[in-house]
Formats: sequence, C-alpha cells, structure tokens
Amino acid sequence: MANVKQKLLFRNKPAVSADRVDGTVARSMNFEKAGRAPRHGKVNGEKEQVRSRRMSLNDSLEGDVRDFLVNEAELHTYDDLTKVNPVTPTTVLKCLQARYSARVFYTHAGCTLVALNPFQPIPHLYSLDVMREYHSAPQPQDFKPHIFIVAEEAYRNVQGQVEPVDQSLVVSGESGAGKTWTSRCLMKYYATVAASSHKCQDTVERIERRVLDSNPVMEAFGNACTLRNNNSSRFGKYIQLQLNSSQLLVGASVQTYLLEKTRVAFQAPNERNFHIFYQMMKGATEKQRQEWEMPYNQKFSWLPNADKTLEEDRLQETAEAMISLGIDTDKRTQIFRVLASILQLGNVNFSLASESQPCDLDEESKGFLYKTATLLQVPVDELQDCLTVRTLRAGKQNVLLKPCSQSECVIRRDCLAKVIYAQLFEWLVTFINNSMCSDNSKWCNFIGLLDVYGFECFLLNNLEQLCINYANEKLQQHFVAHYLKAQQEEYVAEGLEWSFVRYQDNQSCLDLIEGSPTGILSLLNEECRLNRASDAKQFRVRLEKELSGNTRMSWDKFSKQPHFIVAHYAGRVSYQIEGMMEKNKDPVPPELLSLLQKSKNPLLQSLFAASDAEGNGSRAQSKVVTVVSKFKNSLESLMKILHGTTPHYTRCIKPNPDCRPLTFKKEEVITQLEACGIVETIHISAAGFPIRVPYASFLQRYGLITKTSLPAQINNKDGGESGEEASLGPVVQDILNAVLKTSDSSTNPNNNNLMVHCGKTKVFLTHGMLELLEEQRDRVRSQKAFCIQCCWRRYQRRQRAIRTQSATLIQAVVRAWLVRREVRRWHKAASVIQARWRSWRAQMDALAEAELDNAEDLLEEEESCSLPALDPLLKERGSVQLSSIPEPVAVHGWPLGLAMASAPNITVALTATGFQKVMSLMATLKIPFRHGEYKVETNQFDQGVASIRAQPRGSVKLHLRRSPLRYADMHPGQNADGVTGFNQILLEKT
Ligand SMILES: Nc1ncnc2c1ncn2[C@@H]1O[C@H](COP(=O)(O)OP(=O)(O)OP(=O)(O)O)[C@@H](O)[C@H]1O
Repeated sequence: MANVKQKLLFRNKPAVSADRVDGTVARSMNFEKAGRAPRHGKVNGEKEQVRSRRMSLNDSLEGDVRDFLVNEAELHTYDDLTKVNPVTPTTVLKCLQARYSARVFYTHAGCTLVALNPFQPIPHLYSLDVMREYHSAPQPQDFKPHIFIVAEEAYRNVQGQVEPVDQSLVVSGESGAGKTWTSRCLMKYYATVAASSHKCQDTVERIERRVLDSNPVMEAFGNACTLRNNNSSRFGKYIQLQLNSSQLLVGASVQTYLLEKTRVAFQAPNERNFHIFYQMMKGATEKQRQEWEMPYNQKFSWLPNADKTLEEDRLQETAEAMISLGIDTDKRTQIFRVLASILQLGNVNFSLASESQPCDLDEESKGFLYKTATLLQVPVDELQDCLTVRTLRAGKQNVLLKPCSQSECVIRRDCLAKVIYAQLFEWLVTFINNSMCSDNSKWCNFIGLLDVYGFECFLLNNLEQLCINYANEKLQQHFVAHYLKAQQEEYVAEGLEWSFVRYQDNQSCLDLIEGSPTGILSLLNEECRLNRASDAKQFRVRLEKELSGNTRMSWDKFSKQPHFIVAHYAGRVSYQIEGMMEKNKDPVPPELLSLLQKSKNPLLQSLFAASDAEGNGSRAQSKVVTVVSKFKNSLESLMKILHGTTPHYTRCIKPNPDCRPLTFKKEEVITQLEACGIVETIHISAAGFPIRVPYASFLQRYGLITKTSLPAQINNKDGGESGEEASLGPVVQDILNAVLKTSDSSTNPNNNNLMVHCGKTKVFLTHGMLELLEEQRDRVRSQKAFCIQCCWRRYQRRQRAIRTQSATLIQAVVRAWLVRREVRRWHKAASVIQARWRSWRAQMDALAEAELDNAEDLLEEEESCSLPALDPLLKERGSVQLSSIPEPVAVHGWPLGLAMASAPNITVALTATGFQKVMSLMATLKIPFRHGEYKVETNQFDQGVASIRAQPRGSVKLHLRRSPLRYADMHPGQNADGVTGFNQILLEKT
C-alpha cells in the first residue's frame, strides 16, 4: 500500500504545478503511460506523433475513468463529499464549487457538515417553517444537507438516550467563515424546537430569550471589526444548552476561551476596538454622556476607524439584551462607567522624564487621567503613582519606589486597561451564566455548541496563535478518532473487517506542544518562572537543545529573528519568540490591582476581590499561573467534556477573502479544507478504501475482464435493488480474483488482498486496486481492439481479393464481348465486301467487255479519222495513253481527284491502300479488269498508282497531269502542304 501511495505521489509530480491537489489515479496512470516512449518510432517526428496520439488517448481515458467514477455534470447533486469518486481534494473542491454555484451551501463530508458562507441572506433558509420541517421529518437525513439536520440529529440522540447521550456540536472555521452565524442558528433552532410546554411557558420563554439575548451582549463585548470580518469574535466559546428529561431547554451556560484583550489597548491598522466602545460613543444619550464623562465630540485614541458604520453599532440592542439577562440599571451604569474609564485612560500620554523622576503628564492628559480616576472611583494621585512608579519589595518590610520610564508607563497604562476589560468580560460571562444556568437537579442532558477559532497561520505568529493551533490540534485528534470510528462503522455495516493501522495521527505534534517536561509549553512556562528577564535568543537555544530531535520541530536557518517552526496537521507555522514570554506571564503590577481593589465602584471591587491573594506582593514567581497553563487547563476540561459526548462537526468555509456574496475562490477554499481537517479526513479515507463502487457499476465496467456481463434485469433497473446487487458478489469476486492473479505479485507480494474488499453491496477499492483494474481493463480492451483490427484487416483483404477477381472477370467478359462484336462486324464487313466485290467484278468484267468491244469499234472508226482530234481534250483533262500492241489505245478518264471523289466508297478510296486502292482506282477510272490483262504498279511509297498496264495487249501507260481542282489530292490527316497521291506521281514523273 505504501508502495502504491509512493508510486502515485511520484507520478503525480508533473501535475503539481498545474494543480497541486490533482492526485487522481487516472492522471497518475496517464503520466506513466505518457512517459513511456514508443519502441519502434523511426524518427523523432514519428515518435512525437505517437506520443501525442497516446497523450490524447490517455486524456480521453482519464476523462473516461473520471466519468465512470463521477459524473461531473452531476457533481452538485452529491450531498456527501465522501461519495465523490475518487475522494481527492480536487474532486471535493469541484463538488463544493458546483454546489455553491447552484446556491447549495451545506454538504456532508462523512460525519462532518461543510457550510459555505453565502455572504448574503438567503431567504427562507433558516425560517421557522424550515426548522419545523426538519424537526418533524421522520428521517431528516433524507432532506437536503442543512445545519438543522445536525441540530436535529443531536436532539434526537438525546431523545433516544443513546450513549453518550450528551452531544457536542463543534463549529470551526477561519475568521469570517460563519461560525458565529451557525452557532446563532443552532441556538435559535433549539430555542424553537426544545421550547414551549404550555405549563412552563414563562420559564421556558425566559430561558430561551436569555439564551438568545446572551448573543448580542457577548458579541458587543467580545467581537470587533477586523480586516477579515466586520463582526469577528475575539474569543472562543462553548455553550451548554441544558435539557430536562423531556428534552426541553431549561438552562444554558457559557465557557469562554482566550479573549483577545490586547485589542483594548492596541488595534491593528484598519481594525477596530471591541464593538461596545463604538456603541457607547455613537449611541449614548446626553444623560449617559454626562454619566460617562464622555462629551459628544471627544476623540479617543483607542477608538480608531470610528467613522466606519456597522450594523453591530447598536447600543440600544445591547442594553435591552442586558436588561433581559437581568443586569439592572445600577450594574449597567457601573459597567458603562468602567468602560468609559478605559477610553479616557487611552488618551493619557506620558512625557519623557529623567531616570530619577516619574514621568509627568501634560495638561490634557491630566484631564483624561482625572476623568479615568473619577469613573473608576479611585484617587487620581494614586492612579498616577501606580502608572508612573514601580513598587519593589525586598522582603516583607522593605519597599522601594522606582520611577518608570515612559515606555514602562505606557505598558502599565495598557495593562491596567486590559486587566479591567478582561475582568469585566469574565464577570459578564459569569453573570450571563448565573442568569441562564438552571439548577443542576433540573437538567439531565446537554447539547454543547463549541465555536472556536480555526487554525491560524499569519506572517507573524505568537503566543495567541500557538494556543489557537494547539487547541485545533486537540480538536483534530478528537475528530480523527471520531471519524475513524464512523468509518469503521460503515465498514462494519458493509461487512468489512478493517482498521486504519497505518494511519499516523497528530499525537507526535501534540507531544511536541504539551509534552512534559520537554514540550514547548512546559519549556515556556519554565522560562517564565525563572526569576530573570526574558531573553528570546536564550529561549530559542533552549528549545533547540531540548527539541531538535523532534521531526515536527524545525528552524529557518536564514531567519535572524528567534523563532521555531511547528509542523501542524494543517501546515507548518513559524512562531516568533520575541514577546512570547511576556505574553505568557501576562504580569499585572500589584500596585494596579491594589488600587482597583480600593475602588468605590462596587463592580470593580467585585471584579478584583478574587485576585486579592494573587495580587499581593508576596506572589512567589514559582506560583505564577501563566496564560498557557490556564489555557491548557481549560482545554483539557473542554476535551474531557467532548470525550463524554457524541460529537457533530461543522466546518465553516469562507469561499473568498473579501466577503463578496456568492464568490468562490478555489485556492482560498482548498487552504481552509486543509486547515479544518477535511483534506486530512480525505487522506484518512485514502488510507482505507476511498473508492466505493456499487456491484452493478463495477460489473458494467470491469465485467469484460472475465467476459461477464450485467444481468439484464439489473441492467434495466439502473443498478438494481440492494438484494439483487448483493447477488452479484460472487461474480465481482471472480473478476477481482482474475485481476489479482494476473497482477505482478512480485511488486505487491502481500498487499493484493489489502487493496480491495467486497462489502455487501459495494466493492471497496484503494487507488492501487483501481489502477490495477483499469490496467486490466485496458489490456482486455487492447486485445479486443487488436482482434477487431485483425478481423477488419482480414475482411478488408478478402474484400480486396474478391473485388480484384471480379474486376478481372468483368474485364475478360467485356474484352470477349468486344472481340466478338468486332469479329461479328468483320464478318459482316467481309460479307459486304465480298458481295460488293463480286458484283463489282461482274460489273468490271462487263465493262471491260463492253470497252474492249467499243475499243475495237473505235479503232475501226479511228482508222478512218485522224487522231489529233483527241489531243485538246487529252491536254485539257490529262491523257491516258494505252500503249498496246500493236497500237496504243487512249483511255478516256477523269482527272484523278474527281475519280477519287467519285469512288464508290470514298473512305475506302482515301484510306485503302495497296491492291484495294488499285482496284478502287481502276473502278473509278472504269478500266476494264480482266485477270492477268493489266499489270498495275504502285510507286515505291505505296501512295499512288504508278502504272496500269494491259498485259495481253501490251502495256497501258497513264500519263496524268495535275488535277485542276485545287484540293482534289488532299485528304484529312495529311499535311495540307504536302503533295501526295496522284499529283505526287505526276511530280515524280515530270
Ligand atoms: N449562513 C449564512 N447566511 C448568510 N450570511 C452568512 C452566513 N454565515 C455567515 N454569514 C455572513 O458572514 C459574516 C461572518 O460570519 P461570522 O461572524 O459568523 O464568522 P465567524 O466564523 O464567526 O468569524 P470570526 O471567527 O471572525 O468570529 C456574517 O456577518 C454574515 O454576514
């Protein structure tokens, strides 16, 4: 398992810059695949192509796995973050974002409820009707996640008296995340649903009212406007709502932790003092101003940013709540006068003085000091002495007075203000408790609301942050133990036997902080109890000596400031040592305490009466109760209470740092998820089985590994009933066995069985097992793809062969048909030629016969006529001299061009060659043909008739002149300029 985790971490590395929380298995697998070089790439370009193809394939695979595990489009519908698959910070973040965009602000995360702050009122989200709906629902868990589900669950646990019956609702988150808002909602819920038995209407109403009214009073005194929240609680609180045997609210009590009293005398830039001072300054009546010695236009140096108007600046509301809690007019007057004295004290400034002289005050400051003394009802001289002169005691008798330096005076002034305010706040809390708390006999169970600071890590962190982060470590340990129990229960419900043996909790960090005698707190206390001035560098050396071996402790070698770094569960925090000891000692000069005890103000008297013993000059340094000791004690008692209750965790998340409505900043949220332990919870999940797949889905995706498919009846039902799903167990087991058998057992010799568990309806998987399954699936799919490719190629080859064969056959048939057609044409042509030839020969014979007869007649006639009469004609038309034996016979003929043109078949005449042409010419020239009677000769180019000679009667000589027709000797396809045919003959002859 560790191997697998390491492997995943290693593979995830390249993704870290893009998305540091992207640890999905799919991605890690892709990196492995993407990193593998193609074996047979010939050139780099090819390799690149192959790689990019693979990358895109892997990307699509990643999407595929993601789609299988979780449908992103449906992410907002996931009511429980542990149900998103795989449970990684990325998917959790996406889910929260999707829900926030869909205006859904509550989401379960296993046993925790995550509440996203909308930063704007959402109508009807917390109305009385909604409260009643959740309260009366038979199964509120089936409703949409809501803070009222948590409230109702706790309430029903009390009703059901299931051990442990007492409940704790732990609300945490960073400043401005909505803890106070959520606590208020919870209190309103219980004040509504656990109220109103008609019989005791008065009491219940009184208690409810007081419980609710405690809020404005506590907020006025304990909240302030900070950079991160306009109404920031500057203390932690645990409110116990006490329920009687009928689960009705009969009382309440409040325990507060670590009020930020330094704020009274010091406010960071752009921050304000506690709300109550501004309420007084802005909302006092004239009468009150006189009472409080607070003129209308007076400026107070401890009230910066007073022009900033907040809805919290409502004195009237606070005063009414005080009345409702039973703080009478006198007490209220005393309270406000004490508060006014603090404001006047803040305006007192000290001037520089020599070492032997106490610091003096200017006139203005004297006035403010006078007012302070008046309001505190103490002598003004004594007050000034206390602020400017230190009393040193040497033994019981010897008292030494030492003037304070200007800065010491300022420290004493501030200290006086802080101690008064802190005591007043404590008194108020006690008063509220007395007002709300019911008699022990009247209540039997409680529901506790814990609203504590979230994990803090600033640029400069000091004792306050150390205490807060220590408390968060404590709560985280408690949460983890509880969460693991819940996980264990789920596994048991699914029939699994599993324990998170490998999970390392934060005990080592707690040991580092609270360990004795060598924990940070112990060493700090030891340093504070030493009777010497605090030295930061010395303390750092001490810490290094004692704790350098602790892996949770470290130091920044390059930092010049004395500091130490603690690796908390939520991150590393560097604490500066300078001032830490002073804060831890929190010394109050005894003179100041004795002065306050002398006050005529009954409230001040009661505030400081208890500190009498402590305030006595006889305080031995070893008995100093340090801040961390007090805090540790109160934290321990709180943890004791929590351990005895059933916890319910609500993690409030601030979606953006600027408190803008409906704005979700991923980085902001993931940091808080880490700080409030959700990411840690996810890691714990990862140590178990973060991936849970219902049998039906598993079979649908991985069935192909063993060629198993989902039964049709389940497939049709979209998942099937749980009974039917359970029946799929053996098939699923077969697939898993097959996968585990084929996996490389050399790398996971013993771990195979630890990577997967079959529950009753789901398969529980580790990331490693999912990876293995996906690999197997890929392999099977590759095989199938290869098989399909082979079949396809074979099919293609066959098709190609068939096509070739067919084409050859068609060609053969066509050729045969063409040949047959040609031959048929030839036959036909031959028959025509034969027929023509025969008829022509017959004609020729007849013609020759006739001509010969005529020639004889002609000869006979010519013997009687003179021959020259023929000459002109012959000259004109060209002459044919038939040289025969005994005399040449003149043959009347046409010019050869005409003869060619009138050939029976002009095509034959023009195109025919050789004998054909001769025959044609003879026919045209109507030369009688008798076999053997004429000798026809062509010229050497086979292009014209050279001579036709009558054999029996001697030779016939043709003398032809050039045709008078200009183009008579031309035919298509021949050079127009060339002289061919008969003309050529003539040319040759001449
Ligand atoms: N559920 C909610 N609906 C509407 N607005 C809310 C809700 N929760 C918180 N807010 C708003 O956010 C502001 C800050 O909330 P809240 O004071 O409860 O924070 P916080 O966690 O208690 O801070 P701090 O630790 O500083 O006290 C509130 O003043 C309120 O305007």
